Amino acid sequence: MTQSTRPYRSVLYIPGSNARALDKARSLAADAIIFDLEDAVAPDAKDQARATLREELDKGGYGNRAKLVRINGFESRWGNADIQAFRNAEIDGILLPKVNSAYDVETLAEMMSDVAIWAMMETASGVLNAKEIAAHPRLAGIVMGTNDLVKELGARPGPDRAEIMMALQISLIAARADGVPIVDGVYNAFKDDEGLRRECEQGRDLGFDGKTLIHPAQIAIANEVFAPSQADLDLARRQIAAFEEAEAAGQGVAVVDGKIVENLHIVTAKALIAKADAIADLEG
Ligand SMILES: CC(C)(COP(=O)(O)OP(=O)(O)OC[C@H]1O[C@@H](n2cnc3c(N)ncnc32)[C@H](O)[C@@H]1OP(=O)(O)O)[C@@H](O)C(=O)NCCC(=O)NCCSC(=O)C[C@H](O)C(=O)O
Ligand SMILES: [Mg+2]
Repeated sequence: MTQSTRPYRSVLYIPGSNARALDKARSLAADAIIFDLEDAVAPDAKDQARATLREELDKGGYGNRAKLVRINGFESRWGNADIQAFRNAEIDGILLPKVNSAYDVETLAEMMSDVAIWAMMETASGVLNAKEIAAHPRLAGIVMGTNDLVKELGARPGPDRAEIMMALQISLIAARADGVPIVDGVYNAFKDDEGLRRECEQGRDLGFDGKTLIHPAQIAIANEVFAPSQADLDLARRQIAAFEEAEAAGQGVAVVDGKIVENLHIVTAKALIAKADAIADLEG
């Protein structure tokens, strides 16, 4: 699976210090896993978590889902040791927290020559520099850190996320401008399925590829909401067929369900079908 077609509907955080959860993750249906050494791990547990995580990754068993390791910032006490520990690990990327500028990405790129770099977008400076961060040649994806964003902005979290909407959209536009995947932030109330579904739908409608999650019970909802529905796929196939017919008749526009279909809609329709195929591939 190439990086560009890989699904990121559900991206589950697992604290590197939680051996039971690290094992459980081998049987979970998340599209990607973030093995966390940063905020989910208490300071006293950092060294043990790093060693446990490296051991579990070496054992393998996580299938072909994407595996990212979120390290501590390199200015922290633990960042350097994290980088040394995962230099040659079987992972798909390193997730750098609290990225403020492309300089942070460049610093990590110089320290780790061969690994894809993902950036947490969760500081005010990071959002203001989103374009240059997304454009860094080693940048492979963006993860929204909505808890830290709310904290940094001094905002009060509301049900429609109006307080961070501009930050979400700036980050999303930057990711799309440079063709890297972008995943929405976590929904903290992990027992509230209805609220999670609402927030997943909001993120999907804004254009995010998926949602980061904190509990296994959240996976099925994210997988469902961020996958193309049967109705979406039926429409896409009808649009493609109608457009091919119109083209054969020398026309550049078709009409489906009373709406015009032009070449740009066909690009979207084909991307949707490719996404469904990639999901089937991953699940198969
Ligand atoms: C939130 C939790 C502390 C709840 O844990 P727990 O009380 O153990 O939940 P359950 O008893 O319901 O768990 C049932 C089983 O599932 C396993 N489990 C739980 N969580 C995970 C997980 N994340 N991954 C894999 N497996 C998990 C339990 O071990 C149970 O297994 P079993 O006993 O075998 O049935 C806990 O879910 C948790 O710690 N979640 C992760 C929290 C986290 O990672 N936080 C940091 C990331 S969020 C963030 O920082 C975002 C960003 O930076 C920002 O700024 O917004
Ligand atoms: Mg954070």
